[in-house]
Amino acid sequence: MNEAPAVSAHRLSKTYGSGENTVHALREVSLDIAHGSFVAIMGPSGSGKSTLMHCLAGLDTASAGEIFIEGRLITGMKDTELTELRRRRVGFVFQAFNLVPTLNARQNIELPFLLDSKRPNAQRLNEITAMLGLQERLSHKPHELSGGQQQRVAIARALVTEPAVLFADEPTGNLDSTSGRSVLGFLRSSADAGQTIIMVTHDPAAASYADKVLVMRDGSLVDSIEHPTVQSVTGALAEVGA
Ligand SMILES: Nc1ncnc2c1ncn2[C@@H]1O[C@H](COP(=O)(O)OP(=O)(O)OP(=O)(O)O)[C@@H](O)[C@H]1O
Repeated sequence: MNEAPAVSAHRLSKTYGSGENTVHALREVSLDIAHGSFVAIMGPSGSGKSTLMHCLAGLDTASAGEIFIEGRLITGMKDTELTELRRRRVGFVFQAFNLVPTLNARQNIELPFLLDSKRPNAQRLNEITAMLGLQERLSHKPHELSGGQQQRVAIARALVTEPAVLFADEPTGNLDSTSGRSVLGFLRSSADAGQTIIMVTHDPAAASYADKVLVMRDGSLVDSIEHPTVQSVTGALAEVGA
């Protein structure tokens, strides 16, 4: 059993630009996210949520500080090693869907397995596509799907691989409330089964599915809410002007 947290950051900073135009997107952020926990990151627009997620997931480089995934230091890791770690241990649901236009929905969902010459667990794939209402759309190419359906394909692709750590940026942002609730319920049960989930959201109802909410303001973590409820999250967001 790996005793290290699933994800850690130590005094993580990220600046964009230079001189008068410098933007401090992250200011010495430190955090530990335990294995099997479901954490929501919230805060006003521009507070650094997406930047934090991209850095933690190894998709963007920090200006200073350290990041560990399952105890392995990823800041300064060689590209090939980082790519390997991401492919084997980490999943993403991000706003840019990155579906392959020439593959149909099923092939897009199965793509991570094809890259590893493995077969997906058929039962899990059926369960996930049913939950997301995609069963009738599996033979469709991305251009034959609506924006919301494309997002659901991207979610299915990330969930079917059962990554140890899943990063999700507004995963329910474009979903109707019923599919949104099923996705959140699924993320909740995945965390209960040991997966680590880190999600950015603006929605207090979505955040109430998490074990903990981290609140950002102006590049810093300013609050942490255990066992969040819609009410406690709404109150904390009002405090930071979100
Ligand atoms: N590529 C970039 N170049 C310059 N500044 C950037 C860049 N990306 C982000 N920023 C700035 O960094 C800050 C944090 O942005 P970030 O996207 O992380 O915020 P956010 O909390 O995710 O916002 P939102 O809720 O609106 O998505 C903002 O001031 C933003 O303008």
